[in-house]
Amino acid sequence: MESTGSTGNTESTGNSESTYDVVVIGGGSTGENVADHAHRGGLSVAMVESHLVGGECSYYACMPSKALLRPAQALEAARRVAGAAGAVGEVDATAVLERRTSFTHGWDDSSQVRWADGAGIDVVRGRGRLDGERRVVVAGPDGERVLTARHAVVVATGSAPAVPPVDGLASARFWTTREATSATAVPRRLVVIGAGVAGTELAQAFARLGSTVTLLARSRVLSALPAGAGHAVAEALLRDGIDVRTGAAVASVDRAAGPDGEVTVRLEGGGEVVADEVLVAAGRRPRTGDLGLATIGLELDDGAPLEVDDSGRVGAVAGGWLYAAGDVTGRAPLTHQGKYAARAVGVAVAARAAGTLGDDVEPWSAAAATADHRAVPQVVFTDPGVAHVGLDADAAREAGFTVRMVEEDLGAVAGASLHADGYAGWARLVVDAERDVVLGATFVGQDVAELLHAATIAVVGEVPLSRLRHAVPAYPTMSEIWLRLLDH
Ligand SMILES: Cc1cc2nc3c(=O)[nH]c(=O)nc-3n(C[C@H](O)[C@H](O)[C@H](O)COP(=O)(O)OP(=O)(O)OC[C@H]3O[C@@H](n4cnc5c(N)ncnc54)[C@H](O)[C@@H]3O)c2cc1C
Ligand SMILES: NC(=O)c1ccc[n+]([C@@H]2O[C@H](COP(=O)([O-])OP(=O)(O)OC[C@H]3O[C@@H](n4cnc5c(N)ncnc54)[C@H](O)[C@@H]3O)[C@@H](O)[C@H]2O)c1
Repeated sequence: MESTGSTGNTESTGNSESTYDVVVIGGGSTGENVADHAHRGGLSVAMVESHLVGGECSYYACMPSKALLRPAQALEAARRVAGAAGAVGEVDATAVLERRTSFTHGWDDSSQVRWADGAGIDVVRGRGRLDGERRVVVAGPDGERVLTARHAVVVATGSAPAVPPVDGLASARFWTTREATSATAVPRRLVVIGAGVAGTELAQAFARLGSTVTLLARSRVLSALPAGAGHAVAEALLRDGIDVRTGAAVASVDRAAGPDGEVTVRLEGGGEVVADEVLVAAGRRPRTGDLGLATIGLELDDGAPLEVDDSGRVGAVAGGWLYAAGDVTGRAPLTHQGKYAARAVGVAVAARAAGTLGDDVEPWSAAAATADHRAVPQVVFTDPGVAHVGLDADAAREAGFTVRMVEEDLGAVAGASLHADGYAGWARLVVDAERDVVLGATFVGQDVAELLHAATIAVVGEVPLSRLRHAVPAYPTMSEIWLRLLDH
C-alpha cells in the first residue's frame, strides 16, 4: 500500500520520480520520529519502509517481548502478597500469546500507516537504497521509484540479529528474537544462546510460560551491566528452573533429523543440550549492507555502523546531506534513544534547511543527542528487573571523575515492603565527588523500572545532591530509597 497524502511542496516528475525535502529510509520507531519532526519543521517527507511501518520494536521486539513477560510477572507479584497469594492460579499460555498478538495488531501496520498519513508523511513501500547524492531508489511492489531529496536523506534502517559463526548453526533451523517474539506455541524445550538483555528476558518469558529453558552465557549473565545486577537476575532465573550456564561457549549446533526434529547444541569443552528450539540472542548489527553506500563513496565493513555527530549527520559524506539515527548508528540501540536522536535529526535538518543552524550544534540543544554520551537509561524487564542510567563506577573513573558510590537496600524501604513480602533489591548511585552530582544509578528488584526516570532527570540535570535532598519522595513509596541514598 502506498500513501498518496501530499505535503504540498512535493514535485512529481512522473510516476516513478518524485522530489521531497527529506527522504527517510526505514519506517521503524526512529524513522517515524525523524519524519514527524522534519514535517513539523515545515518540510515535505517521504518515508520508505520495506516491511512493517513501526519497525522491530512494535512487532518483534519491545512490545511483544514485554507482553510475553508481563502476565507471569503479574501472577508472581500477587504470590508475594499474603492475602492475595491464595487466589493465584497458573499462567494461561494460550491467552498470553493472544494478548501478545493483540499488541502487534496481528503484524498488521495499517494503524501506523494511518498515523503517518495523518501526520503528513508519505509512506513509500519498498526497499530503499542510495543511488548517488540525495537520490534513493525504491524497489517496491509496483516496480522501481526514484526519490530525490532537496535537503537530506536520513538512514534509519535499524539493526539485524548477529548470528555467530557457530559450526552447523546456519543450516539448523533456529529462532532469532523475531521468531521468539512471534511464536505461536511454547516449545517444550528451549535453549538460548546469549545472556544479554534479549536472552535473559526471553529465557524468563518462555520458562514462565512452561518451557524447559537452558540459557548459555558466554561470560556471565548481563555482562554489559554492573556485576551485581547480572548476579541477581541469574539467581532469579535459576529459581525459575532455568539451567543457566555461564562461561559456556557453543561449539556446534545441529538438527540431524531435519527442521522438525530436535536440535543439539554442543559446548566447547564438552557437554550438550538437546531442545526443540534454539534461540540466537547474541546481539545485533547495524543494517548498513545493501544500502548503496558505495554509490556515495562510503565503504563500510559488513555490519559496521553509520557514524554520526550529535545532530545525526554522517561526517564521512561531503555536503552534509546524509543523516542517520537509531540502531543503524550503533550509538545507543534502544527505542527511546532512537526516538530521541530522531528528534535531533528532524530539528537539525529543518533548521539547516531554513538556514538557522550551521555545522556545529550546541550540546543539550534541540538539535543535539547529547544524552547519548552520559545518560542512556535502560531497563531489563526480567523479574527482578534492572534499571540503569548513566555511568557505572568503572566507566566514571575511566572518564576521569572522582567517584563516590552509595548503595542501599531497597527491601528496607517501607514502600517496597508493602509492595511485596520479603522484597529483595538494592539501589546504587555513582556520584561525582567533586561536583556532588549523580553520574549514574542502578536499581535492582521487582518493578524498579518506574524508579529510573527520577535518576535520569538527576543525571541529565546535574542536580547537586544538596538540592536533590529537597525532592521529597511520597510515603510509603519505593522512591523513598532516594532518602537513604542521599543520606550520605
Ligand atoms: C527482543 C528485543 C527486545 C527489545 N526490547 C526493547 C525494549 O524493551 N526497550 C527498548 O528501548 N529497546 C528494545 N529493543 C531495541 C529496539 O527494538 C531497537 O532499539 C529499535 O527497534 C530500533 O529502532 P530503529 O527504528 O532504529 O530500527 P528498526 O526498528 O529496526 O526499524 C528499521 C526499519 O527499517 C526498515 N528497513 C531496513 N532496511 C530498509 C531499506 N533498505 N529500505 C526500507 N526499509 C528498510 C525495516 O523494515 C524496519 O522497519 C529490543 C530489541 C530486541 C531485539
Ligand atoms: N529491555 C530492553 O531494553 C531490551 C530488551 C532486549 C533487547 N534490547 C536491545 O536489543 C539489542 C539486542 O539484544 P541482545 O541481548 O541480543 O544483545 P546484547 O548485546 O545485550 O547481548 C548479547 C549477548 O550475547 C553474547 N554473545 C555474543 N556472541 C555470542 C556467542 N557466540 N555465544 C554466546 N553468547 C554470545 C554477548 O556476550 C552478550 O552477552 C541490544 O541493543 C539490547 O539493548 C533491549
